[in-house]
Amino acid sequence: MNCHSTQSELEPKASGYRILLMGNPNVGKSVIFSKLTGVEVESANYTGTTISFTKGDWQFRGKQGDLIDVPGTYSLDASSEAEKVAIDMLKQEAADAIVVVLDATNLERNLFFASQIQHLSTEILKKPIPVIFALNMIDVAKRQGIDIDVDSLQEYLDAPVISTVAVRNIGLSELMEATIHSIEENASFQKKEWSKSEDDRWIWVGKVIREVQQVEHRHPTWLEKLGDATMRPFPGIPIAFLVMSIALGIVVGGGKGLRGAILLPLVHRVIVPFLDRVVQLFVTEGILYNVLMGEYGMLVKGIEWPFALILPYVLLFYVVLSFMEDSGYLPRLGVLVDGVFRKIGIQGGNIVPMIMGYGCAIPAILGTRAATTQKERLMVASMVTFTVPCAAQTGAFIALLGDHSVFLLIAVYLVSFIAILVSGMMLNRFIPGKSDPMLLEIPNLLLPDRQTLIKKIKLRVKHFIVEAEVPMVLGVGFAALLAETGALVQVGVVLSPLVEGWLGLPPEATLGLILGIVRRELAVLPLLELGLSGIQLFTGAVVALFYMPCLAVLGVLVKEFGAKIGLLVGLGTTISAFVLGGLFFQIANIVTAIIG
Ligand SMILES: Nc1nc2c(ncn2[C@@H]2O[C@H](COP(=O)(O)OP(=O)(O)OP(=O)(O)O)[C@@H](O)[C@H]2O)c(=O)[nH]1
Ligand SMILES: [Mg+2]
Repeated sequence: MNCHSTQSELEPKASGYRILLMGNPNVGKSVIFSKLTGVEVESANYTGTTISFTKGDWQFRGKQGDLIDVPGTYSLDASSEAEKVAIDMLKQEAADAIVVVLDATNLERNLFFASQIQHLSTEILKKPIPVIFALNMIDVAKRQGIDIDVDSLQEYLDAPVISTVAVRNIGLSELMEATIHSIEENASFQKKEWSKSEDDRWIWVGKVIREVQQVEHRHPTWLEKLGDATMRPFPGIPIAFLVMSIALGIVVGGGKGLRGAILLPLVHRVIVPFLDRVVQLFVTEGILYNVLMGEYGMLVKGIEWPFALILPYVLLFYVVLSFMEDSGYLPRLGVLVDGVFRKIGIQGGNIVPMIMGYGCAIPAILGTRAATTQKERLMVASMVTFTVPCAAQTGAFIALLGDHSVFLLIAVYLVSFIAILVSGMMLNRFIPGKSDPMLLEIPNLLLPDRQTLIKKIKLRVKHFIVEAEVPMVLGVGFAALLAETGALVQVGVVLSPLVEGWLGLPPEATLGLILGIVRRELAVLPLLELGLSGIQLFTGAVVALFYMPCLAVLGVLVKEFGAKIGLLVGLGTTISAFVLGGLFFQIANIVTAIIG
């Protein structure tokens, strides 16, 4: 059994040895955790991927226990939510050993944390806990010409040091062996004294680095050169445009191809006829048959929309996002946009949760825990909920607008982008508190490991299928029921001043507003086959862009920030949707009247 929790209260361990996995951010803890427990957790090449702890079970050569993936921390003084979780873990003294993961390409900073842990584990905790070090990413270190004398490091750290390449499973058996050995030898546990003072610690770090590390001076590799280039305005900004264009091409072009060439024919020619034959064995007409197999039937649109229209874009979006994450490109984008972001009161590093929001708002909102102030967390979470379309919405927009005109599609994203800036500036004024400078750590630019990448994409698509596709199928079923029983017409009459009068949409669009409560992208899909004009399409898209966040997103907002904030954000976005959509329609109407 494994659990993913947002609290830092640990349940007592069942049996075996409990091991804490700790270290600086972005050193490979989550990859090690996944390899040792088989539990899939998010890992990415930027800091702050793991924001709460995850527990998983390990088994190794007849021994067993649990392993806890702790969020990365720079030090042991709690300055962000994630760091507090890590410190809590330690203080609970429930572990039998601590495995500290060190990044071999960044040894100096990692050693500072190592000495803090050693100090704590031997002098502060009532019962000293053995500490084992994994010197990870030695493949990258080697490429950078960094050579580390492991034996000597072992002496300085007064604990076993095992070299590892986590993504390739190198050294992990040795790591487990050393850990179990240390736990079982704990009886004769005697360690040297570790200094309390921060200054002493830095002096010690300096000395160790001089003794154990040799850096061969050599020409930078092409990846290092590229890594630096991406952060300078020139050629960084052109590169960013190129990257974004390629990303868009893959998602939009690839998704359209996948949809048109494979998925739509599959749904229309194979799946739906097959389901129809099965259903016809039981019912052949009446409300039940129509709810299942009618034009908007649960087994017709309920299959076509989520699987043939949305899934291809979600899949390709995650391919692109995962690649950008694991290559370490995202934080570099953060450096480029830092200037613009600072003007609206947030740090460039927050670009990472914002971009994650283009996948799904939930991980993005959770990702804001890495932000150092509550104000900034709230700002980023609200902006993501309000303005950033998720991958499923993108799929729906492409389906709605892409065939009509690419310009409409681009215009919707432009509106979203402007809304990000404007809402950022407004939130910055109205939310009390301040935003602190955030340490934006730039990871090495890496060629992502293929296996890790594939696993991650699979995990995300699986999540999407479970969490989004099922509600979508059910939502369509519910809508079909409303339509078949005539209830929809009645709701339509009530909402007619809003839908027809203010927004200029046909009464059928009411269905989108009802379905959109469950999932935001469903607000778009009912508009697909209504034969709308360009202006109506765009109005519908603007309403859907800002419409009520998905129920699951609201749930996360409430959990993270409380009911009041959740309600405020939900209401704010819904009202903006109607105001902005209606304004657009009314103005466009007047303009066309004047021109034509
Ligand atoms: N080349 C190489 N890449 C690695 C190695 N270990 C991890 N990575 C990559 O490094 C990045 C960071 O790994 P994570 O496991 O997310 O790091 P973490 O320590 O859990 O990070 P936080 O959760 O942010 O504290 C990912 O992109 C991994 O694929 C390694 O030994 N070699
Ligand atoms: Mg992690």
